[in-house]
Amino acid sequence: MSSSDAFRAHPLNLNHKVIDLSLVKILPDSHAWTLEGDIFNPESIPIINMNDENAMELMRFACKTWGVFQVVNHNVPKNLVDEVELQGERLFSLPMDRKLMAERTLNDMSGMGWCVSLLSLQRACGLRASLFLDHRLNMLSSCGPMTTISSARRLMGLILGSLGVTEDDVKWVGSEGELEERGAALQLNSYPPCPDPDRAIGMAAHTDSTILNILHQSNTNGLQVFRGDGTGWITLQPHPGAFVILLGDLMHILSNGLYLNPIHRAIVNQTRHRLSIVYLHGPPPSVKIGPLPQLVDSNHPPLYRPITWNEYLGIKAQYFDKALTTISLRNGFMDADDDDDDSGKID
Ligand SMILES: C=C1C[C@]23C[C@@]1(O)CC[C@H]2[C@@]12CCC[C@@](C)(C(=O)O1)[C@H]2[C@@H]3C(=O)O
Ligand SMILES: O=C(O)CCC(=O)C(=O)O
Ligand SMILES: [Fe+2]
Repeated sequence: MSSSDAFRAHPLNLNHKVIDLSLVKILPDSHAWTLEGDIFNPESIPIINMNDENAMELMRFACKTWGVFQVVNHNVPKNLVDEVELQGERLFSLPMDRKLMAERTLNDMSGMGWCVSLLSLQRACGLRASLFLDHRLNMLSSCGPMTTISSARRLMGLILGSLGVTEDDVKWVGSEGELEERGAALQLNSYPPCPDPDRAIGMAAHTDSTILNILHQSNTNGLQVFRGDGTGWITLQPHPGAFVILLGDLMHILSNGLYLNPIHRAIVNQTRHRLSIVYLHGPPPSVKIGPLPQLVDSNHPPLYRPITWNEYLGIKAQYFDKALTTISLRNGFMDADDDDDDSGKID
């Protein structure tokens, strides 16, 4: 099964309302939202230099404490990011009838989507347009995918190393193959300025189902991460040249609950348009992902049953924030690392 088959097999709710976001002068009721929780702005989410000799230890701390960090010296050339950003701006600013020609459908997940509800029960839509590209992500830039994949692999090597595991222990990490066989996709999100930003959401709170997502935000902030120790929502300030690394549910499973899969969301603002580029890094869709054997022993029994990404996407589409609980091997959801005091798990 290819990644596009897997995405297609578990579509999100596409029953959305298409509106031309460039024409929004008054927030439509279909997009009215109540923003819950206080917002804080500490500087503490780490920025890690991938060439730092201590990068692995810094990542271990960041992954256990936050499940999110930023990286610099990632080897993805600035001109590639600029090019993808430019192409994104160009595509999102096309007239609506042209964009509708590339609308995402149930048969083809690649394409434009508007306000795709993260959960079918959600009462209102996110104020955004998204362009999702499966293995055809090389349509935006011919050299882009391979450069990003090799940086993602380097990052995976460091994160696995931080868990005491090598790439050789996890065969699929290094597997070469066509883009189509990889769990790789790209999503561009375009958030328009909003006349009433306190009553709208760009992308509702969620965790990602991937191994990890690599996110680039233009110089406009909007990404917020939830910290469950009473802190609330934390705004991640864009750092020039950096990528935000968000660990997904599959990394939480691989690490047997040691690494966090942070709840995050994107808010909108009154004056500025915002574009984010998200590279989704999943495993090949048919490979079983379970807690790494090196992290399981009698004191740390496996928390989750092994599952393919394909199967997990189906569970996520149905159960959303309860998806992990449905594959939990424990009654009641417990912290895998209660004996370790620098862990800040939020489940
Ligand atoms: C491969 C996928 C992951 C995703 C669902 C999808 O089929 C395509 C879009 C992805 C996305 C992006 C926004 C947040 C999210 C939770 C969502 O609803 O759609 C993620 C999904 C995910 O990571 O589970
Ligand atoms: O646009 C953002 O900053 C968040 C995007 C995101 O979380 C996603 O695409 O999964
Ligand atoms: Fe996300």
